[in-house]
Amino acid sequence: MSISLVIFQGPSASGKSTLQAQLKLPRVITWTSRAPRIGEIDGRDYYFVNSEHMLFLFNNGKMLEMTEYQGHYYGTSMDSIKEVIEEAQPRSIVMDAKGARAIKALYPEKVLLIGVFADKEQCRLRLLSRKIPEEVLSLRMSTYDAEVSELSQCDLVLRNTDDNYDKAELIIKFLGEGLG
Ligand SMILES: Nc1ncnc2c1ncn2[C@@H]1O[C@H](COP(=O)(O)OP(=O)(O)OP(=O)(O)O)[C@@H](O)[C@H]1O
Ligand SMILES: Nc1nc2c(ncn2[C@@H]2O[C@H](COP(=O)(O)O)[C@@H](O)[C@H]2O)c(=O)[nH]1
Repeated sequence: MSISLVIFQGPSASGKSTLQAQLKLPRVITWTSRAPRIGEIDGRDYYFVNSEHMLFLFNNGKMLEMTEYQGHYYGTSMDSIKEVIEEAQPRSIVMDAKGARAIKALYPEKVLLIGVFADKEQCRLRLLSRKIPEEVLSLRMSTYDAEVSELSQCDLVLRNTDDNYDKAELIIKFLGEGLG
């Protein structure tokens, strides 16, 4: 079996992007209509476009999957995933449970789905340090329980709690050596 795509899913601030970076595989860049956060760069973190553009891509069959998360669209282009599945070089992607399910259903043998877990209070504190408005923080925390229950669809769940980062990182590095 050869894995082409490693997907990270989990609650907001559980550490998906942090662990993805440690995997050191090229990333699939997805699309969003949300505004960039400070430090985020178009084409590196996401392709940042407006809602109309996202809907245009979706309605013209350019998106393999698209989801609405807290008032913004997020989606993965058809071309980016087709390319990955045909390539020898595996890649990684971060997405929500719905998107992960859709891609895994299409390519069950090619996808490794990694769930990332951290305690609710730890996620809340990590979000606080992003200095986002209170209502954005509350919205993100409001889906925490549902997102944790969706971790059951993953092939592997990493405990990325504050006191367990070293082990989570070690497992990711080990996986990266096997895949890269
Ligand atoms: N094990 C850990 N212990 C403490 N802090 C951590 C740990 N893992 C990640 N963090 C920190 O938590 C914050 C959120 O991490 P990250 O952005 O990777 O989460 P995410 O799941 O990708 O979030 P989102 O889905 O909201 O974009 C970052 O500031 C990161 O440095
Ligand atoms: N189904 C998809 N979900 C995606 C995609 N890109 C990102 N995401 C997920 O959205 C939320 C919010 O992301 P954030 O960057 O605003 O914190 C998070 O769960 C991401 O994993 C995608 O293309 N499709």
